[in-house]
Amino acid sequence: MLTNSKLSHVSFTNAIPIYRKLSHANPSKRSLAVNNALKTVDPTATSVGSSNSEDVGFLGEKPTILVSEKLGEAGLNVLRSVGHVECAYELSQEELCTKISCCDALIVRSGTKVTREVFEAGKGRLKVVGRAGVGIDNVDLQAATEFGCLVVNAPTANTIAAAEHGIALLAAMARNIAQADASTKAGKWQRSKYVGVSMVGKTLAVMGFGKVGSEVARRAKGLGMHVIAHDPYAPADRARAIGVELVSFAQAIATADFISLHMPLTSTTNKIFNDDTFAKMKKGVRIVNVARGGVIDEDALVRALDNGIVAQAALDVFTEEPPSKDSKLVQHENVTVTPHLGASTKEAQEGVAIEIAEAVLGALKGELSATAVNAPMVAPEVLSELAPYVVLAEKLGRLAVQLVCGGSGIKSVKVVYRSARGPDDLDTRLLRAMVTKGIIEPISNTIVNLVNADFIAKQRGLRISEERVVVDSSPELPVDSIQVQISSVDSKFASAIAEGGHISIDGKVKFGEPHLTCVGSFDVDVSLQGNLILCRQVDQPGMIGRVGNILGEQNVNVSFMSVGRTSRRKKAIMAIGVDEEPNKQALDNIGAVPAIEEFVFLKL
Ligand SMILES: NC(=O)c1ccc[n+]([C@@H]2O[C@H](COP(=O)([O-])OP(=O)(O)OC[C@H]3O[C@@H](n4cnc5c(N)ncnc54)[C@H](O)[C@@H]3O)[C@@H](O)[C@H]2O)c1
Ligand SMILES: O=C(O)[C@H](O)COP(=O)(O)O
Repeated sequence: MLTNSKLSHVSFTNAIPIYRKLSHANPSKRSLAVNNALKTVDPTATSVGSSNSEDVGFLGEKPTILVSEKLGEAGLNVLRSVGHVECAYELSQEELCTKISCCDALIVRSGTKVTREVFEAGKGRLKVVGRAGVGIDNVDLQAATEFGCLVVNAPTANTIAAAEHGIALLAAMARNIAQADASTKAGKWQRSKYVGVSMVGKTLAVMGFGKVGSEVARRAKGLGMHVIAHDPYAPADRARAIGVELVSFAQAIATADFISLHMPLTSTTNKIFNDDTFAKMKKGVRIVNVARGGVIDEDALVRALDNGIVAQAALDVFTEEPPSKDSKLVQHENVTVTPHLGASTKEAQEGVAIEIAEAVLGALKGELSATAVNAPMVAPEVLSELAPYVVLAEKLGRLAVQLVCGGSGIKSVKVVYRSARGPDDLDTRLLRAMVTKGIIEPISNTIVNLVNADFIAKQRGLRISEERVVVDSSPELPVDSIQVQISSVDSKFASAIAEGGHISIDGKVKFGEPHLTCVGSFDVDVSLQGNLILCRQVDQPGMIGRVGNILGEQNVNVSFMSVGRTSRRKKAIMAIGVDEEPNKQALDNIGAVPAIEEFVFLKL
């Protein structure tokens, strides 16, 4: 008889979120599953505050939220209703790092640099960074992802404000409003000096035809301008719908009388307006920038202003904010400037504050955000139908890794989804992330969630591949079954090795609950709750009773039992679900049953 005397009691870092959705009162599968997907809390982290906030969807301690820049009162009130809110403005980088170690969330605007050091300092505690606005170029997204910290933004509430500011700058520049205002206030009366240019009939090139760009285009059309746009990713029909022609970058800059910038700052757009591109513009072009300063090479713009290629510029944003007092660009007589005011209307700030407060609180409760920047955005209806499969995926990963023999390095994992749906109708990113979480968390002290799953897997040299098999089942169900295979490893339960030589386990969702349905080549059916004992034995009468008695004697409650066999009186696998963890005596006694050839105890 072979007994597995070295039961592997893998050390589990089964982190319990401080902020758990109120699932006990009204169990919501979706909330639980999603909470699991985003679970990032270090159980050893010190909690703060003492008020119980169960009534608003959190269990246990209130979260602490640091707001590092001015945020609308309405949003602060939403945050205060559930958390401890500290508003601390103009913090040095050092002060921010010190404070962040005691915070669960950070809310910033464009003025706070959320660097790698900040994520390092917030490690284990900081779960979400909320950007109260659109641009996330001030947040180190790579570092956020590595630390499993979700970044959310508020992408819609300041669109109109930014578009209005763009149009205001366009008109102010064309009619020299700022310069004439300063001159008149200085006691001068310079009517001929400030003759402007008309906008009607002129060509405006909108660079970046997203939310703000398209609203600027709409308004410019109202001013009688001929509007063209350049955006490599914008759909032409959306542009056509408002009478705008999408053109190439070269065509846009060569034909425009006015250019308005509305693209994000990325590695591709960084200094995209430079000596070369200015040289290709129509002489006397006028440029508005309410996007990001970094898309313009500011020294090149000064040169283009000096040599007359650019007649005027109106800028709300700068590479360094605030720009230095003696900046040649800011001081240039043909340049109109504002201190990053695009989003600064009362209406926009209230809207942004509420939008970000809700997104941050949702993320703290474990919900996926529709405005997640560094995690897949999964539509609510998709989330809701995938919720039970999310639980199944994590449990299968967790089981599969415990079947690996100590010392075998895991390099390759394959997840096979059997589904009646085609690939376009099945978004598996969440499921893959949960399998990864299930595999990595039991063997490391890394907290894995939807944000960092792919990164952590890559970092550990773990290749996770996926395969979809179309089966003839109900397309109503997103997934018929999930199989997790671990290749090129030895198993501490040899029966878990399937024909292909890899560890293989399958599961299904039955009546909303995760079930283990196959181990290696053996069919079983056991609900994945509590813990699991797998035994391989010679198929014969009395085995269920014998093992059941051993467990009963040690007061271990059996929740499920299932036997799968190759054929009568040959090899069989017994899968036993147990509520409690059996003690060593119980496990030794099971191992001592003569017909039992191998067994393993697995924690779910
Ligand atoms: N000044 C302010 O206060 C203020 C306020 C709001 C937004 N913004 C900034 O304005 C910009 C646009 O904001 P949005 O809400 O419209 O964002 P958005 O994501 O809706 O639109 C950006 C558009 O730029 C396009 N784009 C990406 N790369 C491009 C490229 N190389 N060339 C041309 N287009 C490209 C994208 O396809 C997208 O359509 C962002 O940089 C944002 O930070 C500034
Ligand atoms: O990207 C944005 O949303 C704007 O630049 C606004 O930035 P602010 O929140 O710092 O005003």
